[in-house]
Amino acid sequence: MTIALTDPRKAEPAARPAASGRFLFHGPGGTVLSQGSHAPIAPGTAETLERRLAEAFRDAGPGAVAGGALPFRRDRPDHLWRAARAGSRPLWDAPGEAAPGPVRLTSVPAPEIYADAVARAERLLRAEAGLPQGLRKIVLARTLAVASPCPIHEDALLARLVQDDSVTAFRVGLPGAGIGAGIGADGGADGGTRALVGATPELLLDKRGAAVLSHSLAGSARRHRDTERDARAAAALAGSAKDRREHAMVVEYILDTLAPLCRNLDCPDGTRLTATRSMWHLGTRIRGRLRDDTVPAAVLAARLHPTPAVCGLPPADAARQIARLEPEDRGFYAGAVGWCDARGDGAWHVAIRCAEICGSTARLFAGAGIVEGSDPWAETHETAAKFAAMLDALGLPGDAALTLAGKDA
Ligand SMILES: C=C(O[C@@H]1C=C(C(=O)O)C=C[C@H]1O)C(=O)O
Repeated sequence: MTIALTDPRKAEPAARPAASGRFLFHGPGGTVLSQGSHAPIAPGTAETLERRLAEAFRDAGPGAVAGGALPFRRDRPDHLWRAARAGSRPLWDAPGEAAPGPVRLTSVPAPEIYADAVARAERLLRAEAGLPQGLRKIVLARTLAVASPCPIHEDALLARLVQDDSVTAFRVGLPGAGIGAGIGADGGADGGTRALVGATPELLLDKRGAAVLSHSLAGSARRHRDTERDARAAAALAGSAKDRREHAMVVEYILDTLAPLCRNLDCPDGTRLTATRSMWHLGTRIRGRLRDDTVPAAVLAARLHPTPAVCGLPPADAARQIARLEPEDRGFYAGAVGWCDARGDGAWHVAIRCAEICGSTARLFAGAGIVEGSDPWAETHETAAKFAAMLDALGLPGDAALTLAGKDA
């Protein structure tokens, strides 16, 4: 299903070149922009990550920082760089439109096919309910393909994304067509082919010394311009037993995974409503103190990934169902993006509310947690609402995905 959009707000295409650096994060935790000479870290999976990071830092200068992306699938290689230093030069003064129109927007798969996959997942969850190792949750995602007549301007996109100060805006260079193509020794321009750009509200793991923090989200509702309607949506989410169940699975999983690594671990604030500009979520901050504070943040993040916020429970079974029910490969969407320094301190975020940008095309991703009792069209509309932040940042109508998903949204 495709629609063509000509946005009346369309202005001149942004004039400046695309964002430089291999990785960039800007959010409540500060700004980290990779700078200076960059060296690729040999790709691999979580099992070898600690060794590969130690090698990368062995001959590095004092300010070196490693960062990049871990893929959704644990059996796929990561994409990481070691940079000479982290800077904080803001890149978001780029004027102009990120995706000058007219733009074509295609839902892949069509909304009704996604709704059908949700219905199939829900039947499976119902059939397994109560079984000791039965499936309890499956997160299903879909994509929106954006085709613009001009190259998508990443700086202009980031300039819009950073306006929401509740999220961490990010840009991470990805392996392009022909991995390694265009990769020079110096990290000015990025090999140029592909990047993951987004603004995530979800912190997988932050580590400073022995202190760790994870801010997990699950359970969602669309926000509304009308304040009363918005407050009603928030109250309904806070009171929803289905969403609380969906959320509790994520918290339980993170506590279970971190517990053996920590001296103490708790959720001091409990579960609360948390908001981005376009979505309400249930969120829980989990804080702990590590037994071994030398384990790098990236290794801890890889240990946690994929949480039931983006995969399901039990994780391996849910991942198998995702491979069966989703037509598109997730790539680095729903993986993790982040950085860490030579001491292992750093921050890793859940790679959601993002798009893979490649020249004049973008692939936007959004998923929703399916549990027993989930309604297929409600989940389809939830994913449509989750596209709004990226669509808006691209200069497109934020409700375009709701339009594509049908008039009852
Ligand atoms: C999977 C996504 O979001 C995740 C799923 C949520 C849910 O199912 O309620 C909420 C926040 C995220 O953990 C996404 O935005 O693509």
